[in-house]
Amino acid sequence: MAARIPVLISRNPYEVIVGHDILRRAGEFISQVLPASRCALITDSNIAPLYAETVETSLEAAGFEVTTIIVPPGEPSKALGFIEDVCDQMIEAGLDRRSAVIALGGGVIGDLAGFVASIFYRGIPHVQIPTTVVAQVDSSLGGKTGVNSRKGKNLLGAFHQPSLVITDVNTLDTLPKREFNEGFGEIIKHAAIRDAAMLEDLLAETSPDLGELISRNVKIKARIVAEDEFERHGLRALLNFGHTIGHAIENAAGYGRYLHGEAISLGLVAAARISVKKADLSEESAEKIITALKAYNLPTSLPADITTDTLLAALSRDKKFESGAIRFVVVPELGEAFVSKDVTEEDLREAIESLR
Ligand SMILES: NC(=O)c1ccc[n+]([C@@H]2O[C@H](COP(=O)([O-])OP(=O)(O)OC[C@H]3O[C@@H](n4cnc5c(N)ncnc54)[C@H](O)[C@@H]3O)[C@@H](O)[C@H]2O)c1
Ligand SMILES: O=C(O)C(=O)C[C@@H](O)[C@H](O)[C@H](O)COP(=O)(O)O
Ligand SMILES: [Zn+2]
Repeated sequence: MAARIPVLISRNPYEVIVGHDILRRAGEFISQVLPASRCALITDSNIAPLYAETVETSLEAAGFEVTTIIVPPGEPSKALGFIEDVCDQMIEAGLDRRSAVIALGGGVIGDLAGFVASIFYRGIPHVQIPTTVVAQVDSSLGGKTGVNSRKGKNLLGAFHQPSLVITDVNTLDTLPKREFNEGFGEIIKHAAIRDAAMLEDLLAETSPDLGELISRNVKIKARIVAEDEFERHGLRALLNFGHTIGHAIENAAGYGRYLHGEAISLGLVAAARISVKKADLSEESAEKIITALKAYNLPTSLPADITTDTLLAALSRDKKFESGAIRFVVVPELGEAFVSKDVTEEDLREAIESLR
């Protein structure tokens, strides 16, 4: 049985369908929310040989005419040049304003394809079919789409909600261990800001039920996004816990050296320590976050070649800076979070140094 989790955005609510072996039903599900039309199935060259044919066959059976577009795998593909290439291929294939985009892949494909959908002929609908833990628990819902700039992570993009998310847990069977583990960076983030019991569960069990874990995380994110779709009221910003320093690491290390969840792991360690200093988080609670990250083999220390000064320079381009002041997410106790304006450059420097 598939679970259907609503994302109750006021203008256009949609569902996240989470189930086992549901990829072959993609066409059926999509035809319930979008008219059969031309569509671009955007994926990467690792995922295409594994899953593209199943989705193509299912879409065609539901009356869609499919053009499959394949980009190279990995973070470097989240760049403006690839957006233009993909759009050119869609124009050449004759897609029009009634067409749709289907994103089949991890967060890189989801963010890139979602952004393509947001700008193609000034915006067409899209559906997310996430195939990594990161994408299934986080990036496929919420409508943040975009690419990296040389200057900083995710600096170019648009809010563009999907019409549907189809999450087939079985696609995780082919995910390499490193890519599987990185997803727990985002899960541990969700636990730290909203679900202390989930952190205890993660610390207690080594092989959690994936379907249940994914649904639990989707519900956490869906509630936040429904209340603060455009990150205007401070609530959605909490999903950025660990991301200020994490994003700076991705940029300073060179996109792709760290997987997103790995960089977020480092950011979470630093943010947990800043929370101890600035928000009275207990040392014991901070240690729980760090222990959970280590249990999934996520990095908790930084190599010397990524210097503190380079990181602080990258950090100054974070989207959460307002009028030159950093807004930094801290956790006062597990399961709760708030945005602090009291975190200084010295606090950031000290937390980065603590990662050495
Ligand atoms: N929009 C959001 O709200 C949001 C949230 C979290 C992360 N993100 C973004 O997501 C990106 C990271 O996503 P990711 O971690 O999924 O990385 P990714 O998309 O690069 O996927 C990781 C690797 O796994 C491969 N892969 C994907 N699915 C597979 C499968 N089922 N079997 C075998 N191989 C598979 C990919 O080809 C890639 O090599 C970052 O750019 C991050 O900024 C966005
Ligand atoms: O959906 C959100 O909001 C998030 O912050 C989720 C994050 O895990 C994700 O990495 C997001 O892309 C970061 O957002 P950004 O606005 O800092 O780029
Ligand atoms: Zn993230």
